[in-house]
Amino acid sequence: MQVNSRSAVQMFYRSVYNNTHGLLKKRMRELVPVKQALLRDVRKRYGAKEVCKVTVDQAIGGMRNVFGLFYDASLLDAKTGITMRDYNIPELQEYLQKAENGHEPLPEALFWLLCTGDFPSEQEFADVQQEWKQRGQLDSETQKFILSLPKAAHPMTMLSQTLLFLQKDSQFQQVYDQGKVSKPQYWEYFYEDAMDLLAKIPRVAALIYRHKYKNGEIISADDNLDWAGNYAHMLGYNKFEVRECLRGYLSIHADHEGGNVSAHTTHLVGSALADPYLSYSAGVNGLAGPLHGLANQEVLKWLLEMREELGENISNEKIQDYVLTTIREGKVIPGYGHAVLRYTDPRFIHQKDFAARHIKDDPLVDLVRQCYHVIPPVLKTIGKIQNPWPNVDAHSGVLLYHYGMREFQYYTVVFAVSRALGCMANLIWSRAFGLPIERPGSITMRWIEEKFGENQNIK
Ligand SMILES: CC(=O)SCCNC(=O)CCNC(=O)[C@H](O)C(C)(C)COP(=O)(O)OP(=O)(O)OC[C@H]1O[C@@H](n2cnc3c(N)ncnc32)[C@H](O)[C@@H]1OP(=O)(O)O
Ligand SMILES: O=C([O-])CC(=O)C(=O)O
Repeated sequence: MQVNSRSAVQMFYRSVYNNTHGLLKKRMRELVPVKQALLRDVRKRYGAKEVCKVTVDQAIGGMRNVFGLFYDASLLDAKTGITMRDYNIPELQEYLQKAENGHEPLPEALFWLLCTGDFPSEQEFADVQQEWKQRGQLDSETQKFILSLPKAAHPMTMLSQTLLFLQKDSQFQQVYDQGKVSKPQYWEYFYEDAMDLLAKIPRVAALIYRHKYKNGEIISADDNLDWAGNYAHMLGYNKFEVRECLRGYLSIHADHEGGNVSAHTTHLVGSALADPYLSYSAGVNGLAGPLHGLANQEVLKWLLEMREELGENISNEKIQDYVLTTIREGKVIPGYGHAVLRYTDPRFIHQKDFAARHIKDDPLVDLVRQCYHVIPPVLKTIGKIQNPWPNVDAHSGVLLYHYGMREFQYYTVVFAVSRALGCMANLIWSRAFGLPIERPGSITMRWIEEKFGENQNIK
């Protein structure tokens, strides 16, 4: 073999690897032409049907209930919550592979499901797990990059920056730059990048944690562990229960249909043929907003502040007053409300049940449970809030806090490791379906006046 650059060596090993492993890629190669034909047929039969009308209110109001995206891996129902490939959270928990003696679903299995629509066999599951172990090593340049990031930076900023740093390894970017790829092959290179990104992201995320909070004392991966268990280990948390917590956490946060900020951003940026690293870095930036994924750190902050002000054993009345004061101050109650959901988020229930099974006598966990009973009736009295019920962020942080991760600025990074699963599955399929660049129209105030106003010539 003649090789004259490191990336050529990487390409060589990848091609060898792909011939000997890669059951998921093999399955995708079977599925892609079938699903492409299905989508062509759907377009032929229903392409001209109207999905929904759009009002001026919706255009100004963040496009609620505007169904203008095609995203095949998951669907959100306002009442019953998320289904991934048609399976709800309890079903995913029941049917996906689990660790020995574990009850929580394993994200490797979920990724197979998100990509293919089928539950993996034991062999298929093991193959994805093995592939991520092999692809997951961080080279010394990447480690050095992370360890050189300013510690004052928010961990989500560090994650986004590291994804951009890793973009140098994008196979899609390389072959596109060299003019060596045509449209039908795009998905294959997106797939390679997506698999590399998923393999590496827990290691990147763990190193960010160790750098920012633990003096850069790195914990090497333990390749006997599964993807989520290994993440817990590299973070420095080794109890079986913590591994279980992360297995469930990383599975239930993976996908929430296409319109949420992180998935939509990733999809949008990818539609310009920006590779998976660029696209997901953008998605991570959206997830870092306090109305989206960052709400989980905000919940912990809010609960701890409430406890500091009101002490332990807070009465329901005091919580009610605290909620109203927060709202009077012009702030939101983090972890409550949702743009689509109109009942309690099933992901919240999943975590509440996990806590009931595993955690006894933790006053903060009890406080989360108490808030679940006290806050919704108060929010209902506000009137304008469409959904007074808790979303996933109302519970997730307190689990990590219970297990000793007190650095709540980090919590959204855990969310981001999970959300990569859904975003990557969607990016691969978007390229496989040959979806075009996303470019909705926008309107101005004058446009609205001229179209609907009485004075058509208004300036
Ligand atoms: C993983 C996730 O991303 S889940 C969401 C995580 N985010 C949070 O938990 C933050 C708190 N919640 C919120 O800010 C909102 O409920 C959102 C951002 C999730 C949804 O926003 P919207 O779809 O605009 O909600 P909705 O239509 O109910 O908003 C109507 C009004 O109620 C307010 N409202 C909604 N939820 C809350 C809340 N939890 N606390 C106080 N006010 C709220 C809105 O700010 C809005 O006020 P405005 O008209 O003065 O601007
Ligand atoms: O669906 C949304 O808008 C927000 C959310 O819960 C998620 O992305 O998980």
